[in-house]
Amino acid sequence: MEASALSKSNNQDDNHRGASPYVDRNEPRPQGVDLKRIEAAVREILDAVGEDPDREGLLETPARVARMYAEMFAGLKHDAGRHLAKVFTEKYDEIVLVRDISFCSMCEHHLLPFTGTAHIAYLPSGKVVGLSKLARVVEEVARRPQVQERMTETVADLIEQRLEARGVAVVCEATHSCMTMRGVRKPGSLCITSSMRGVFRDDSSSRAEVLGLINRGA
Ligand SMILES: Nc1nc2c(ncn2[C@@H]2O[C@H](COP(=O)(O)OP(=O)(O)OP(=O)(O)O)[C@@H](O)[C@H]2O)c(=O)[nH]1
Ligand SMILES: [Zn+2]
Repeated sequence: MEASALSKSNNQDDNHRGASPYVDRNEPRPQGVDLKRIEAAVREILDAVGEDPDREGLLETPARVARMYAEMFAGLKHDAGRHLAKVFTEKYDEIVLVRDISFCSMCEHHLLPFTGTAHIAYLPSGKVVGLSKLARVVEEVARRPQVQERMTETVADLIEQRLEARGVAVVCEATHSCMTMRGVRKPGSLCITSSMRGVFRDDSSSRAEVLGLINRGA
């Protein structure tokens, strides 16, 4: 997409939605991203590392990188909790777990990706949410610069608050590029974070039950 087309879609959100039946209206859309400033900064970096930003292979690179950042940080200005607004009344009051939700986020220290999977479980209190919405929350929260701990807690907080869940368990497992491709260079290292809320935090047997389900088949 051209830079001008991208900023147009930002400003004309509703028109954009109506334009094509294939547009996913739940997809996080970049808001307020200054593509031209990113382009200028990328040109500067290329120059600073001793490259020639005007050589043929690099001519379009600043614009590509700007679009990439807009996409990777598309969750910044959104309230990811909006995906949990529509709920269904159900008597079901046992664990709901969606495992292996893939995500790609950005480490805020190096601006390199960390990628992995999130597992989300909650104990409903009379209302359940569409399963895909849990994955949409992860997708949107992931698209920000952050640390994995904060991402895990943000997802848990949203589910606890919006669904008034009696318990929430979020476990994320990710590989951090900043640890594998640079610096200490440890390919294969995995970071696991968990956030427990309500019953899963207070009651050890409930926590063991949910962790057993999350780890089953792992
Ligand atoms: N806790 C936490 N640390 C992270 C995350 N992503 C990256 N880091 C770490 O952030 C730290 C930044 O450390 P600094 O010493 O400031 O930066 P650095 O000199 O580039 O560190 P090295 O990666 O050890 O070369 C590193 O230890 C990274 O591994 C994350 O999601 N959570
Ligand atoms: Zn990092």
